[in-house]
Amino acid sequence: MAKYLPDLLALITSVETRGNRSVTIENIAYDSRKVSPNSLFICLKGGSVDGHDFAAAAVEKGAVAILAEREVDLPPHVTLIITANVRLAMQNIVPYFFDYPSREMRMIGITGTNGKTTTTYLIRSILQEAGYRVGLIGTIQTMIGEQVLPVKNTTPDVLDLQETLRKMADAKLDYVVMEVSSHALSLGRVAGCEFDVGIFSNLTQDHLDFHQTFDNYIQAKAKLFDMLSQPVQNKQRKTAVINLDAVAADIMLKHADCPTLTYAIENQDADLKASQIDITSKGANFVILGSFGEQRLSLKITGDFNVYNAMAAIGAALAEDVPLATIVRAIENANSVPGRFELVDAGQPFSVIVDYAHTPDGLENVLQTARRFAQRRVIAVFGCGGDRDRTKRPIMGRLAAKYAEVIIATSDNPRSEDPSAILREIEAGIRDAIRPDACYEVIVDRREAIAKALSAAQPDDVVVIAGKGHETYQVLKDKVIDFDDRAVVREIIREME
Ligand SMILES: CC(=O)N[C@H]1[C@@H](OP(=O)(O)OP(=O)(O)OC[C@H]2O[C@@H](n3ccc(=O)[nH]c3=O)[C@H](O)[C@@H]2O)O[C@H](CO)[C@@H](O)[C@@H]1O[C@H](C)C(=O)N[C@@H](C)C(=O)N[C@H](CCC(=O)O)C(=O)O
Ligand SMILES: Nc1ncnc2c1ncn2[C@@H]1O[C@H](COP(=O)(O)OP(=O)(O)OP(=O)(O)O)[C@@H](O)[C@H]1O
Ligand SMILES: N[C@H](CCC[C@H](N)C(=O)O)C(=O)O
Ligand SMILES: [Mg+2]
Repeated sequence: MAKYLPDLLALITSVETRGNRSVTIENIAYDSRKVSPNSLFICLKGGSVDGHDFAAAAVEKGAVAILAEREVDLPPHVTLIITANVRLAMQNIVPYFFDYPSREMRMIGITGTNGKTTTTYLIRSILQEAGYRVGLIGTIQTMIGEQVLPVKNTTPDVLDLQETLRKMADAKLDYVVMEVSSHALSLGRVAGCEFDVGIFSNLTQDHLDFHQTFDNYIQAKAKLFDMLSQPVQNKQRKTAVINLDAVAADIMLKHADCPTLTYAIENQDADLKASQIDITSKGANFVILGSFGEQRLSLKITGDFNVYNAMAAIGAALAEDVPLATIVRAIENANSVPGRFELVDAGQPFSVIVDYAHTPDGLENVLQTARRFAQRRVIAVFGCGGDRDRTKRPIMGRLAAKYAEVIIATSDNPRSEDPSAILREIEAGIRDAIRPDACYEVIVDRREAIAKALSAAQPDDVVVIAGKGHETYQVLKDKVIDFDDRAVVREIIREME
């Protein structure tokens, strides 16, 4: 993978160098702790610290060149490269450094507020059933074939992403299925990724702390389809798979200058349509209509939202010419994704569902689905993350009050914020919408809140614990503690016996 520094410099504009340019770069790092001998260290200004302050530490670990936006003190043997925009420079050199791995595999990227993780898992199941070797990148984990690696972000930054894609290409994978978050599209984390299929699942409120306006959020998502539309060498056959019922579907279609395949439940103009939907606690049955005619499907995952996710996955697979019979076999066998409408059965006489709903739309979908098959009350336990879009808090409070009989507002990941202050914002929404026959409580400690819900539950109630899904930790102001909603439920039920 080693590259000659002048070849990297040729990809950067407005560059000024000091020191020896004739060096060979064997590795690139933007974290001083990951520098190895003969590395190029990239100084990034972050949210909490400035990478420029770690240049000396990087040199100590063997960096021979530093890419920065300003002067930094360096020993004479180290080359300094100054450019106006380090992030932009990094987006140009990193995919080149790793020899553009995305060109060696077929790449399926999905963007949208909700449903990305679920859909990537469904697509992976279908492609594996079709005999392909598949890599997956997303919120829960990275999978290189069967090898599982931990992750920090839904979509990793450009260096980690290209490094992972290189490993996948070297492992001779046929496909990569990846979540493309709006942060990634705004920050250029997916620079150098050449996609074959782009999917748009939906767009509802989230991340306004980062994007400021809903319109900016839409424009960020649309970048996936701009990328898909760029003519590139190895990718001749491309498809944009778009949910026609979603807000801003028309905008995504405008940005998609390539063949499209649309899906919908409501919009009759879609290429793939679902009808006769029957939702139960155990799954979803429906008929899908397409150019192939009609096909009856029986999913092991439930909720209208999973019918949408299934259609997105089917659309992507059809675009890749997977036979319908293979698609049906795989999708009917697909189990629920960890922490997505996951039923926790510890022998209790009521249902417990752990779900990752952390947006208004996600919460509404999961509570509405629980409401549809609950024989008695719906008990909702949820919170909202700290250091994230504050405006969603009262909205989620109102939605919980709309669908649940018992609401327990509690902490999600408070991060640097005061948990009680977050809960006050949620409570304002609950108070607005609470029905006379419903009740609510605010309990800061999540374990206590779950215990309260479980002890209040009676036979045939449905307890929905939302927000953290697969997460196995809780981020508090000064520490990260082990916390897994599913394990906590099992422990409490055992203690109750
Ligand atoms: C706000 C944000 O996006 N932050 C991302 C950012 O971290 P940061 O800016 O805080 O970095 P920093 O800690 O200040 O460090 C600055 C620089 O100094 C370097 N450094 C730092 C310490 C040291 O000892 N040596 C050193 O060299 C760091 O490596 C970095 O290059 O760069 C990190 C590395 O790429 C990311 O992991 C981190 O994501 C954090 C964890 C995060 O929570 N991001 C969220 C908002 C996010 O990106 N979410 C999206 C969407 C999720 C979804 O809806 O699905 C996602 O894709 O995950
Ligand atoms: N198609 C969908 N439409 C609306 N809500 C959905 C959809 N699919 C899943 N959900 C809800 O959103 C939650 C998150 O689902 P999933 O993890 O698949 O989405 P995601 O887009 O990957 O989320 P993130 O942005 O956090 O990575 C689920 O737990 C469920 O409550
Ligand atoms: N990708 C989302 C996940 C939110 C999960 C929720 N548990 C929280 O911590 O807010 C985010 O980073 O905003
Ligand atoms: Mg996800």
